[in-house]
Amino acid sequence: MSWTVPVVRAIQRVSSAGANFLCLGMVLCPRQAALMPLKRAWLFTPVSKMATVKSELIECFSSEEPVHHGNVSIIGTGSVGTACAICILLKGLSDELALVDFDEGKLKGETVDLQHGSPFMKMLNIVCSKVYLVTANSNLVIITAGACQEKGETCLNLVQQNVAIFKLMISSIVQYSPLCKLIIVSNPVDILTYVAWKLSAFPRNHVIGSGCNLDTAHFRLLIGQKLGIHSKSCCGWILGEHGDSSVSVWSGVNSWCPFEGSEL
Ligand SMILES: NC(=O)C1=CN([C@@H]2O[C@H](COP(=O)(O)OP(=O)(O)OC[C@H]3O[C@@H](n4cnc5c(N)ncnc54)[C@H](O)[C@@H]3O)[C@@H](O)[C@H]2O)C=CC1
Ligand SMILES: CC(=O)C(=O)O
Repeated sequence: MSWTVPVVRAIQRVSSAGANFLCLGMVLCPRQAALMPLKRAWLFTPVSKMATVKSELIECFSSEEPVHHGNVSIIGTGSVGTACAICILLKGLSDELALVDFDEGKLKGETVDLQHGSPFMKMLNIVCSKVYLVTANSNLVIITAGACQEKGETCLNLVQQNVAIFKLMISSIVQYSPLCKLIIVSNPVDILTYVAWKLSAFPRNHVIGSGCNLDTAHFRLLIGQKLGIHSKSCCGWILGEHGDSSVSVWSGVNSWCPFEGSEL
């Protein structure tokens, strides 16, 4: 029963954070209704032999050596958050993935979809809640929550709405994972990265914005399409603030042919 591992892991994360587990809003499992609110007695009941065997069977038993990366949380399970989750799961970049969104229906739907992809994933410990407690002891928190641009709107139009969201979000993240690193994706990303740094009071190398990485990827793809080669063989950068004012650095564009080992 695949729900047992996420539930047990969530409890471990939560109890090692010294948090009150009774506050946990939602950890997805078929027995959710029966488990919530969880009784403390349940947490400390010795696990039966049968349960141990079961949880061992739930562990991945493929021949690949597991690589332990720590816990990752994603805030916002919209298009971007879900895409991040899929990449993390496919690459096995986390021991456990926690998802948070204030829209419980969406959160639950996306989590169940991800869990059902578990036969193709390297890791299946996915927990979710609209309460930040579920993110306790994260090593990395990726923030993709917030409003997005409507047609005709610029990134900068989102600033007020998303700063208001960040004020609540960052304090909750810091409360449960005071040593984590943050990756900010929500727009306007460069402003919100600065806001997150200020609100969290984290060291500056703990708060990373996605900046112009996406723009750079678009740029490399388009150059590759023009030249008829793979975008991995094309170097080039988009610099500046992510959004309408970013700049393509044409003087730095070159392409590299990995087979010939030379510049084209
Ligand atoms: N930096 C970059 O390169 C890019 C940034 N973005 C930005 O990423 C953000 C997300 O984009 P999408 O996933 O496409 O949007 P989306 O609308 O699909 O998802 C946003 C999610 O955030 C959730 N949310 C909103 N307020 C919340 C709150 N206070 N607490 C918890 N969850 C909350 C919503 O319920 C929704 O599920 C936007 O700000 C967008 O502009 C999008 C694409 C690229
Ligand atoms: C929305 C946004 O930031 C982008 O697609 O680049």
